[in-house]
Amino acid sequence: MITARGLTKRYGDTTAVDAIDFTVKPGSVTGFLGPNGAGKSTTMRMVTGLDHPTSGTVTVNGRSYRDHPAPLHEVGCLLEAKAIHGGRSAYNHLLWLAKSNGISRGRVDEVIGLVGLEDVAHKRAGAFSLGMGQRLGIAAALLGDPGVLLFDEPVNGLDPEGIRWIRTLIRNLAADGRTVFVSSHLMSEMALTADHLLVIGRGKILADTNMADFIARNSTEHVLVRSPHAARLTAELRAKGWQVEAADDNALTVYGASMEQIGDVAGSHGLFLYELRQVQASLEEAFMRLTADSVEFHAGRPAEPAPAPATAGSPANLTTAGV
Ligand SMILES: Nc1ncnc2c1ncn2[C@@H]1O[C@H](COP(=O)(O)OP(=O)(O)OP(=O)(O)O)[C@@H](O)[C@H]1O
Repeated sequence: MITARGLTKRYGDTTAVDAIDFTVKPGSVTGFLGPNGAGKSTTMRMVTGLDHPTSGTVTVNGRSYRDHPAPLHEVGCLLEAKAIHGGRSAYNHLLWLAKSNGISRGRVDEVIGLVGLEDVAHKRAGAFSLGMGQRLGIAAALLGDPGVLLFDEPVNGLDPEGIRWIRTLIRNLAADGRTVFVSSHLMSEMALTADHLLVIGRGKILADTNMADFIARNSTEHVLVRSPHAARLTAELRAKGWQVEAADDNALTVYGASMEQIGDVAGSHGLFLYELRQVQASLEEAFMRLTADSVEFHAGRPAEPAPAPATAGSPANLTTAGV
């Protein structure tokens, strides 16, 4: 279990992490999301004792990282891939870590097997590919068989096989009852990996909720309709008070109405439909809506259809912090 209370980190005038409270529980994967510069890495560094909070506390199983007599048995972390001595072999790197933490040589062989590095264990780690470097970093994190694991951007730069391997490993670690805290910018990956989400923006917690609730609360579901009578159908749907946007190929995006309601309107005016489909919101869409005000830099982007206007109580207005 990881517990933060009033956790704050300032660098000069910059408040990287601003008095946040959260708990990361065992038995599930908690995804840590936020735009660039939101404070994710700073938070993770404070959890693992690499940075001191300016104020507040963060503990792992009730104690701060530095107060654990054998921290590798408590917390494993993959914070920066390839932060190792490049001239050493993978085996010697792990053996050195094991020896300095009272861990047996047998466990080194075990973790090398777990991450699939047997064939290259005696090669120079400096010559490792990104994927092999990630596997070595994970082997080091698992060395002390810790109950709490932190992964900062674990799939960055990996190929699909490597991504799938890490996803399965992370899910299995949580299924074993461990506390697993993972940051990633890859929304599609996070949607497949995390059960719970912690979203941070400009150093503050914007949401602390399970995946399904997060998507439901922070996105607008809509219906896609395609009809050869798109213009007439648009007029009839708008007359009902629903918002309609035209898309390509006689397609319309309709907000505020169900598929049945749209089908009924079309039928009652004798308008043919070629397609009628509920569009599920994605984690990416939900994340973009929630963090729109928190991003540091906005790049110029191609014109997109405007999102549905936010009305009182609409999902765009909801903040799920503390749920
Ligand atoms: N050592 C440091 N000195 C000064 N400012 C820092 C330092 N580390 C982080 N910051 C600032 O603190 C803020 C949070 O940075 P942090 O790296 O924690 O964000 P992040 O969410 O991990 O971002 P990214 O997704 O880009 O990695 C940023 O404004 C960053 O510039």
